[in-house]
Amino acid sequence: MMQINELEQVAGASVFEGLAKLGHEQVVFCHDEPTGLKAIIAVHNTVLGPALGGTRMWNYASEQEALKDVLRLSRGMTYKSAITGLNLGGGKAVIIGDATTMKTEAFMRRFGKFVNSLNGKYVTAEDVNMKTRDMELIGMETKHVTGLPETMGGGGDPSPVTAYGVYMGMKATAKKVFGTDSLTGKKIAVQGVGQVGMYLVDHLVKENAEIFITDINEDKLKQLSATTGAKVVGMDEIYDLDIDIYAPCALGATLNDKTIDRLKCAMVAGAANNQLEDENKHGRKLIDKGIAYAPDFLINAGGIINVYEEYLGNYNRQRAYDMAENIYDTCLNILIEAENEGIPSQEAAIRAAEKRIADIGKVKLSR
Ligand SMILES: NC(=O)c1ccc[n+]([C@@H]2O[C@H](COP(=O)([O-])OP(=O)(O)OC[C@H]3O[C@@H](n4cnc5c(N)ncnc54)[C@H](O)[C@@H]3O)[C@@H](O)[C@H]2O)c1
Repeated sequence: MMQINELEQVAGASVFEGLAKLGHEQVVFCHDEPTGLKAIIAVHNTVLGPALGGTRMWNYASEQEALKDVLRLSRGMTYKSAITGLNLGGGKAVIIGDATTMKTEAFMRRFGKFVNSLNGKYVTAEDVNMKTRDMELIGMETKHVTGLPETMGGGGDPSPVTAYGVYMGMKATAKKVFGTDSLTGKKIAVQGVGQVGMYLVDHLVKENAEIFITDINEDKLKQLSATTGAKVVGMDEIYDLDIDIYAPCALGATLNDKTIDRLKCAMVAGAANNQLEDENKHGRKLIDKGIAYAPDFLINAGGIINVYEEYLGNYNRQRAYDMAENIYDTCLNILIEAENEGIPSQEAAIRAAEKRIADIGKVKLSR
């Protein structure tokens, strides 16, 4: 399975440096000539349970870029599950290639066989460019798959639960910043009205917030604006708005040297993964500007909660919502802790996740 030559050729000596730096347990390179499959499965940490995390298919510019992505994303999954109180470790898989032309039944089932070869150490799910149908095909070769359709006992689309968790995190952060968690009258800019952003807007409408939306998809914007009254703004304009809350729900790394100086909001709370381009530097920059930050992996955990429910068996959506509601308390506690210690909230959240892994790791070793 591990293509040693390919590994050396592609990534050179930096592979193990990367693993050591981020603390990965195992990285598996999967290659299958007949189907053209090239995938990397990264198991970051399995102390709390199997490494569960989605498979992303992307036309990466280089194999090095794919490796970097899978290492970073799998580490994020470890922290996300740990801080959410799930008995799951962190993992992720990336498939290199064009999802519109390369996906065939054989391609997906071959990937399923690679997942199966890890005997449940890694459990897969949907991510970018993966659909429930792909999970069904993977499921023909392994039982270590989630994100199956509801008709097959699966949890279906996790986005409504993710949006609910983000909404809970946003309210908790508002409580800390404004002294109330009511979002009524608050000016909130949602960047990206895809699956999660759209459901988030629904919650904000019910609270009578003043909503601003932007997206690259103009049809989506028009439609959502017509049904909700949200005001459409330009993709770059969003960083200069006079608002209370910025909610990144599209891309990562939108909190960076260029944007933070422009932001006029009091807090940031959104669904996107890896919002801080540089966790330490930009976490501190937000503190300096007096902008509160709801840690992304903490408040967007609704998706993994939904998948975890499915993984446990007897999927129940209400239980997933109930668990996502806990994001409110966890987020508020982290923000208070971060302020008391003068550290970025992301750092406090990572520390809490690492502490749970260490504590439960000891319990597991105890007799
Ligand atoms: N879906 C989930 O359950 C889930 C769970 C955890 C985290 N997330 C993260 O939340 C984010 C949104 O997820 P999603 O499932 O809604 O994805 P999606 O693809 O359905 O929506 C993303 C939206 O952002 C828009 N977009 C892309 N580039 C943009 C730009 N430069 N400016 C403005 N809009 C832009 C897209 O057109 C699309 O409408 C992603 O970062 C994802 O990784 C999603």
